[in-house]
Amino acid sequence: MVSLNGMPSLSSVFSAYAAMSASVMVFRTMFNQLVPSQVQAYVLQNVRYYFTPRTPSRMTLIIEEQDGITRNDLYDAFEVYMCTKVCPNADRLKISKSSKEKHVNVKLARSESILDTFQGVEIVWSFVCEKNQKTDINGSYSDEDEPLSNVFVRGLERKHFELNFDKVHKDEVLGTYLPYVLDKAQAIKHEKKILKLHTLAYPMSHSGSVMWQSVNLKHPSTFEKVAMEPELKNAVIEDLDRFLERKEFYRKVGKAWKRGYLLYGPPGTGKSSLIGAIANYLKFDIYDLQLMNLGNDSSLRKVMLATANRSILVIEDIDCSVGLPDRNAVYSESTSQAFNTDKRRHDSQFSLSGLLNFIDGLWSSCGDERIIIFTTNNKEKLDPALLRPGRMDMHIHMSYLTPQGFKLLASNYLDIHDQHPRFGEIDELIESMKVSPAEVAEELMKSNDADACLGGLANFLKRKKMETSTEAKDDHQAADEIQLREAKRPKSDDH
Ligand SMILES: Nc1ncnc2c1ncn2[C@@H]1O[C@H](COP(=O)(O)OP(=O)(O)OP(=O)(O)O)[C@@H](O)[C@H]1O
Ligand SMILES: [Mg+2]
Repeated sequence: MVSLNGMPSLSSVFSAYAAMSASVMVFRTMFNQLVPSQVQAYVLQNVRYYFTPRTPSRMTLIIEEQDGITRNDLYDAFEVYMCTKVCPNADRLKISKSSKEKHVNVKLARSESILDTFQGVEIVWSFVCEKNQKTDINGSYSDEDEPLSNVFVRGLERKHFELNFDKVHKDEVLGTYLPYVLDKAQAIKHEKKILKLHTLAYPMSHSGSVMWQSVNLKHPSTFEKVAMEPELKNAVIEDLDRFLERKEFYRKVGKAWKRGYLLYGPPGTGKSSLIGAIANYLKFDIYDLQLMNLGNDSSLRKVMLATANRSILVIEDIDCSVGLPDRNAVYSESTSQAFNTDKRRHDSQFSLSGLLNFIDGLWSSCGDERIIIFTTNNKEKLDPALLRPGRMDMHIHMSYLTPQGFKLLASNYLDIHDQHPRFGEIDELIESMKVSPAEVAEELMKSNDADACLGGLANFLKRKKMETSTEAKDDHQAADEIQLREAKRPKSDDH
């Protein structure tokens, strides 16, 4: 029944309600009779869950500094990651820097919080620092669950981070956000790493053993600054990248995760500079192994065992460092056998194959991400053991300067990035002679005035060219004279 103004009348509303209640009653009775009680309970539970209005609930993850007596890696990673996240409007920050560090460290002060947003999820970080209740000045201790030693190891403060977020994002935070923070922290640590140069420290007495000593490596060389053929430079960078990515591959094929490079070329062509560039690129420490100063295989073993992973072992001037007596050595001998045999044969001198086998053997069992670099000025003098395929993965020829390399030096040293009127003349001279990058670099450092430097360089190159052609003439003349003398010698001299 409808009233005159179009609104339902009160009696019609009552009768509709009565009809609805009756149908609900019928439905209920049928539901109770037909559906088993366990299914009823399940259905009701789910209906209740979906129709109960809920306020968003929060979840908190606690990341403590210590996990028992060991440090919690997650805490350290979070501390590093947080440096990048400190809010611009934070009221209090903790900053620090040690003499070994290049950067200022920024940290949250006690009880400060910041908000991090990751893929739309808001995560509130708080840094909590509590007085450790369990120790007092007299060392009295009340917690029965925890050994006293742990408390002392932790010190008088307990620190932890609290990560607070909406509970619905639990899976994203645990599954995606935490791994992201760990990766990010790893990358930041890698970026901040201070490289070390390890050299051998010589013992004061005969009985003392040789050991590594290290200094911070501040080699300024980078790939951008090393003048070498661009294709070769790219090939080296690609090779290094591939090497780093191939951990699984090396494991799969059962090879030690290492790579060997032989750098060869005349003096001053950038071999040592390239080593610095590789170390800076990979952020690997350098171990400079001076074999001349290692008397026997046991000291070699000792110093090799004391080298760390993710490092570069460098043996400079390999042709001068080791004896080359074992050209016919049997390479199938076991590592130590070969080494010891050679050792006995050539007291206090290392044979190259022995040394290489020894390093191979050692690194196969306990080395990861190792690079070995040999340098030499005389590749032709090297033992075939070193040159045979598969021994050194890449042979890198560092050659005399080219006009292209000169442009790179001019841009590094003089900030000339385009053309210069002197370039044509200098390019021609460089193309017509053998000059090392080191010689040219020295000329480019002689003045702050670029024009003066380039003028000086052109004169230097002309002088050098003249000197070499005079030397060549003299050599020619001397050779002719010897030939003449030989020709004039009486035949009887031959017997
Ligand atoms: N290819 C290069 N690119 C840029 N600078 C170079 C290059 N080669 C040499 N230099 C400059 O010359 C200096 C000496 O070079 P470096 O010590 O790298 O040569 P090297 O090939 O190791 O010589 P050696 O065979 O005598 O050990 C470097 O400090 C650098 O300033
Ligand atoms: Mg060198």
